[in-house]
Amino acid sequence: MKKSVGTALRIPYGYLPKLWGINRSTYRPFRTIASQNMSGTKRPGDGLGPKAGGKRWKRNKTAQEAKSSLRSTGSHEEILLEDVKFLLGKSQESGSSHPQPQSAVPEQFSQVELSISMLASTGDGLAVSQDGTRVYVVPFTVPGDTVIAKIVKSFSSYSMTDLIEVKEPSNERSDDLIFCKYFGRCSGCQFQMLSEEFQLQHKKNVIAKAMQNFSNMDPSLIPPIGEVMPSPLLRGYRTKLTPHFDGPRRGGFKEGAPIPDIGFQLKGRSFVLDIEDCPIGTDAVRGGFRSQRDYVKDNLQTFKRGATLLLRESTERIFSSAANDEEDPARAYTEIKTCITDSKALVTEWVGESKFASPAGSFFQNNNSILEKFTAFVQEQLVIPRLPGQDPSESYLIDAYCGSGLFSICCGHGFKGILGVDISPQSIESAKKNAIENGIHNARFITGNAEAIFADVEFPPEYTSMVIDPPRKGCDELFLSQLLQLGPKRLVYISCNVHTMARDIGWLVQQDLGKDYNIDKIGGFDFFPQTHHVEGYAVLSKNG
Ligand SMILES: C[S@@+](CC[C@H](N)C(=O)[O-])C[C@H]1O[C@@H](n2cnc3c(N)ncnc32)[C@H](O)[C@@H]1O
Repeated sequence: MKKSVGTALRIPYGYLPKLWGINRSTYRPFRTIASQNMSGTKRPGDGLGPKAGGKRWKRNKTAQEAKSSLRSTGSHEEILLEDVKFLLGKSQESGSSHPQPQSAVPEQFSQVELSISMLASTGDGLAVSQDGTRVYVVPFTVPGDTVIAKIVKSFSSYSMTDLIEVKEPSNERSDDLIFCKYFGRCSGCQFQMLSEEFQLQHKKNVIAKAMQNFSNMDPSLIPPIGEVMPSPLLRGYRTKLTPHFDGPRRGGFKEGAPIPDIGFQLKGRSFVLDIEDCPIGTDAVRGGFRSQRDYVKDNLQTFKRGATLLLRESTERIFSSAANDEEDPARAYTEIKTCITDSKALVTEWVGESKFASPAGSFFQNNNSILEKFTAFVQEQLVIPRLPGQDPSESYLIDAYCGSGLFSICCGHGFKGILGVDISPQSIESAKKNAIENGIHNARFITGNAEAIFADVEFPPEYTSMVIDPPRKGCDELFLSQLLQLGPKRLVYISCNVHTMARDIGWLVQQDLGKDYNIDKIGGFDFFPQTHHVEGYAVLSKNG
């Protein structure tokens, strides 16, 4: 690993307190971590802005869900606490050799020197007090760093801090990799100072810890975690960004009102950091960002309050006369990419040769560069091995949480019947049209809660594969228990929150009283390079 030049790295972290005047008089406290992300409804990268469209699909808890409300939510706080507990346990066993401060609740805004010993699953560095009873959470650090940090807020067993200075960089830190001038302040990316190799290894470890801490499973039933598959693009990959700005509580923006900060959340705070450009966005999205900033500045008085801006890439393929050139289809078209900002306008995305159209405000995976490889992988996992004499064409696919039909369309060729379900009527509308457009004529899509699928499905379970791709909060127990009753032969669970994935897989395995399911594979894809997020998968097969 390359070591950074110089001993004391002061930029950009060293400017934190100066730039924002964060001191006793101007300090706006943290939202507690608990309130930052307890809903579990956000998507990775939501440090970049609230989800466009809000929580339209929120519904009241069913009695079953209420009963199971003690289940883990996979929230940021829960995930951090697992790592805090682990580190405290470990250091009490071994005793720390580092010169750490004592554990008494540290004074707010005091500065401490810390040796970072672990990278949490939340993406923050962790250091432990000398007596092993307090953990310090330091953003933008890596194990092996010696840093000065400023205490911002303390809880019973840990303190949140701001990074002030890296005094001695870790061998794992390569600050020359940092490509964004907002790194160290923006909450969107935390890992720019880490090599891709380190990020992938860390994400694999995050999946392993999630299975260990959140599945409640006998470790012997958990297979070795597979490598996390890299993203072809490490920056310039996000096809959707949602920067935002705050506004006056009432009365709208008056004439001559100052232009608000427009951007993403300042790391560890609840206010917006002004951002002019975001290099993890695609070129089209970055261009859209610049023009939307100008639009807000020129039209501020038309806004009654703050707003979230939607920036979504749309790709049009212009096919040339060589469109039939099967030897090199890539030469047969050119792509025109634009940025759409109206949530109702249709955007087009291509995944390999499959074309998807959906309203800009609806869900679509936002790292297009990895989708062809990823969907090919999912397709392979869905294949049910056949015994000699069995008809391979007798196979069916259930696409739960299907969105606009990504898996039904990219993985659905060869299935005799496909049934998809999603709670969003707009997504279902898109899925129906997209399936036809891509030559899938045997798919049916229904709008409803995921469990609605079980009332409708008539496929023979022994020939049925099911892909399950829920939102961050994972699946309801009602859905999982009906899934067990149906007993499809092959399950492929996909998730942007590996902690709720671990919880749901653990639940399935424990409730599977006939011990019918084996976990074949667990691993991940790096959908979100430079951030601590990882897309996880688990493949399960039914015996017999
Ligand atoms: C992570 S996205 C996956 C979408 C699709 N599989 C894809 O990859 O494009 C999760 C989807 O679940 C849907 N959803 C959220 N809650 C749901 C529920 N209770 N029942 C069914 N669908 C739900 C959302 O509308 C969204 O389309």
